[in-house]
Amino acid sequence: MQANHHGTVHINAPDDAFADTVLLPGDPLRAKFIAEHFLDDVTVVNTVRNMLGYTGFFQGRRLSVMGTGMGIPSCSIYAKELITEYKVKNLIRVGSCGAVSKHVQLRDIIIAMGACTDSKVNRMRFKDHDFAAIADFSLLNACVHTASALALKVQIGNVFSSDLFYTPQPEMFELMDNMGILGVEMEAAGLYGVAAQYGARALTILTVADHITLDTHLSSDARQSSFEEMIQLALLTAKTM
Ligand SMILES: O=P(O)(O)O[C@H]1O[C@H](CO)[C@@H](O)[C@H]1O
Ligand SMILES: O=c1cc[nH]c(=O)[nH]1
Repeated sequence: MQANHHGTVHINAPDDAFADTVLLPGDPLRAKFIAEHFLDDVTVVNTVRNMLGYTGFFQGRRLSVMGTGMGIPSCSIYAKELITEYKVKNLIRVGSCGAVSKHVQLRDIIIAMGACTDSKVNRMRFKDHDFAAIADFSLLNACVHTASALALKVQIGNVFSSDLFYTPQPEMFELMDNMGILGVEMEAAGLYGVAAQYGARALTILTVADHITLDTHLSSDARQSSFEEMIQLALLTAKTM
């Protein structure tokens, strides 16, 4: 029997193509890397716009991984469709970020308990009031315990999701540092807003790929190996859900 195949404008997959838990890197090639290196029995479930999506098995647990593209608008489209059309329950972003504090270093793994933003999306969905964009506690808790079991050092706290990678307000970086922001990226606050609006659990895990105030960045080899630690952490967290 053929699976139902409604698809959406952005995801051309049968209704049951995705697992209940999806890892979401910004880069679709990172999704391909995760599928090829960490999952077994993999099926390609999305190729629309080259926003590659895969479903397979990690240590016997069915999981999916799909790129989101860069920025809150792109990520929000995929997160919304995964939740409402594909009944995805757990969305775990695995991204890269910049650091602004001297207490955060290249390769550090950050778990985004909350996400500030200069984007208006959560105000649009919350009658212009301030919505506290927070991670789902059960995912956060599972991730922290998993990191501890792996003896992996993680930093847990607030991040900042910016709309402009090339910001016209560089003076914000010092303020972010003073306010305890651990990392700067471009999706978490939007992902948390989508999850709240449509009733799913979301978490963002980040690897520090560049240090904005120290003007340093990871080499491509170091970037790859540190991402692999974050991916292990995300997959083992997903397995517990
Ligand atoms: O590495 P990803 O997951 O794409 O995350 C970060 O990298 C992109 C900017 O270079 C933005 O999407 C930002 O959030
Ligand atoms: O959004 C991002 C991602 C990595 N580094 C940054 O400075 N910003």
